Parts: sequence; C-alpha cells; structure tokens
Amino acid sequence: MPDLWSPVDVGRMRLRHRLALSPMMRNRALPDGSPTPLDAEYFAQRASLGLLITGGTQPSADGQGFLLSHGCHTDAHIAGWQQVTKAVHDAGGHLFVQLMHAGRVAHPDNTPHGRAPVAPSAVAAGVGIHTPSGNQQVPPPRELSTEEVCATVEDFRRAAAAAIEAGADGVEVHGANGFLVQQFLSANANHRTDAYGGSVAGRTRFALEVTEAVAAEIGADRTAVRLSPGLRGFGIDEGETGPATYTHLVRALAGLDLAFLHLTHHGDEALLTELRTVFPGPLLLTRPGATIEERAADVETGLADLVTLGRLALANPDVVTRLRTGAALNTPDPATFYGGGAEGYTDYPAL
Ligand SMILES: Cc1cc2nc3c(=O)[nH]c(=O)nc-3n(C[C@H](O)[C@H](O)[C@H](O)COP(=O)(O)O)c2cc1C
Repeated sequence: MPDLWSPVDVGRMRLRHRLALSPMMRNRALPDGSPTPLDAEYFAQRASLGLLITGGTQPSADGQGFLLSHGCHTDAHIAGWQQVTKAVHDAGGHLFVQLMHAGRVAHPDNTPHGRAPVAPSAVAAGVGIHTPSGNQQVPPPRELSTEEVCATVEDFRRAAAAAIEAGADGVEVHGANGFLVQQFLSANANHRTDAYGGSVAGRTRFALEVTEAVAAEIGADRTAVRLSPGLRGFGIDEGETGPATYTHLVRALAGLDLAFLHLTHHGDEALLTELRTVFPGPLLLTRPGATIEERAADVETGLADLVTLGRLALANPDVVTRLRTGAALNTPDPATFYGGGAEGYTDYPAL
C-alpha cells in the first residue's frame, strides 16, 4: 500500500504526496467577496501541500451566509481569484475552489443584500453563527421554489466556469457540514414534496444535478464533491436514513468519473469502508482532529488515496517540510473552532 509521501494522480493533476489543504474559510475577503493579496499570500505559503482547497466560496449572492466570505460570481471575483491562482501556480501548487451555498446556515446581517436565507424547506437550523454584532441564531429560511432550485443549479455551473476562467485547477462542490447541499440530503431539513424531496432519490437529486452541471461545464476530471455522512450539528441529523442516502448518492457519483470524492469522517467506520468500495475514483479523507500518524494510516491501509490537513496547516504554513524533516509543529490555537458557534469561522492569526 502507498505511503503518505508517494505520488498520486488526481484528475488532471500529478501530486507529489498524499496530503492536501482542507477547505477553511478565513473570512477576510473584500466586502464584495473578492479575494485580496492576503489570500494569494496565504495560499502560496501553503503550496507545498500540493492540492489546496479554498474555503467555502458562494456561487451567488444568495449563497453567502458568513461575514466577508469569498464569492465566485462577478468579474471582480474572477480578477481576485486570478491573483490567487497565479501565486499558487508560481509556488508549485494546485487550487480547487470550494463552491459553498450556505442555505439556511446564514444570517442577513452578514451579507451586503440583507435578504433572508433560503433552504429546501422553511425549517430553521437552530444554530448560532458569528455576525457583526456577535453570535446570533440564524433566522428561519424561506423555502426555495422548484424554479429557484433549478436556478441555483445554474448558479453553481456559472460559478464553476468563473473559477476556471480565474485559473483554478478545479472546483469542489461543498455537500458537507450542513450547508445547502446537505440540507437537501437530510430528511430533517428537507420536507419538500416536489422532485427534490421525499425519497432517497428525491433528496439526492439536487447534489447530483449540481455535480453533473459543474462536471458538464468544466470537465468531470476537474470536479470534486465533499460529503460529511453521519454529521450531527448545524441542525443536521440524518438518523437512520443517512447510510442509505449516502450509498445511493456515492454510487451515482461513482458513474461520473470525478477528480475526487472528499469525505469527512464522523464516526461511522463501516459506512466509510462501504463508500470506499462503492467509489472507485480517488478518495480524499478528512478525519477531524486525527494525529498525523492516524491520517497516514488511512493512506497505508488503502481507506483513502489522500488525506487533508486543516488546522495544523493553518498554524504551520510549512507543515510539509516540518513533517518530512521531523521538525517541531506549532500547535493550532485550541480556540479555533469550526462548529459555526460564536468562535466559528472567525479570523485565525497565522497567515
Ligand atoms: C477556521 C476553519 C474554517 C473552516 N471552513 C470550512 C469551509 O469553508 N469548508 C469546509 O468544507 N470545511 C471547513 N472547515 C472544516 C475543515 O475543512 C476540516 O474538516 C476541519 O478543520 C477538521 O480537520 P482538521 O482536524 O485537520 O482541522 C473549517 C475549519 C476551520 C478550522
């Protein structure tokens, strides 16, 4: 079995090792959502990770949930991302833009337009997120009409084209962590009676249509999807319907020849093993909070082809060199929390 330091082909990329930068919002875009030179510097510093995935980036104005998050749907956004992709490529890395529509995990005070969040159904997430006036409960969302669901699929398609125009190596569809795509997947958030709700096939339809639209636009070998089966949090509780939903969805995704599937482990080891069998392409695994040894073991046992580093790579931009040479690692700030609470998605000091 391969080790962490062996090369791997992923989509159009030949990567020198099996580590990748996990997507992490830093919430320091310009107020219009454009990336800045600080973003270019931040990603270039971490280029030795090879595959860098940006933090959640809204495909449309309505997709924004958090303060000062990035967008990828205007000419200004494209110009900003061009600076980032150039810096990353000059430093030898590859950049995938993570397209994230926050859905109901959003607060109007965090967006320039101030509109109410939208979601599959008018079911509140029941969580608090960081806003300019501190931690606030997210308000109940407005239910998307069927036409709006189709329009949202098109937003993802256009944003994927914009990411490629900006020089990105690909796009990761954010189907994890309780945001819009996972709200469609989860029976406790999706009470729709049209084709996008109800059965497993109905609840997985939006995730599939978004992925197919992105793949048709930019090529399947530049398209990835992140899923977090078994997540409890952000108002998501998939309960007994979860495993069947993910087996169905991943089986359908397996037919698309994607660049990679990114799974986050939330404790169901048997489901993870099953999904690994169902999906024949490259599998990127996030095992939150795991040690380097545990992450390396996921590659060595063949459970994953690549593994991410998140907070460790925030605190150590040169984490690859440190790991290769056995140098000491900075400990991530334990106050950095990614649960969407008061501390969630706020700035983190290391560049
Ligand atoms: C500051 C911060 C921001 C995050 N933002 C995102 C995000 O935008 N998209 C996403 O899919 N995951 C996000 N996450 C989750 C990480 O990708 C990752 O799953 C998590 O940090 C666990 O991995 P780790 O133990 O290596 O840090 C974020 C995590 C942190 C710490």
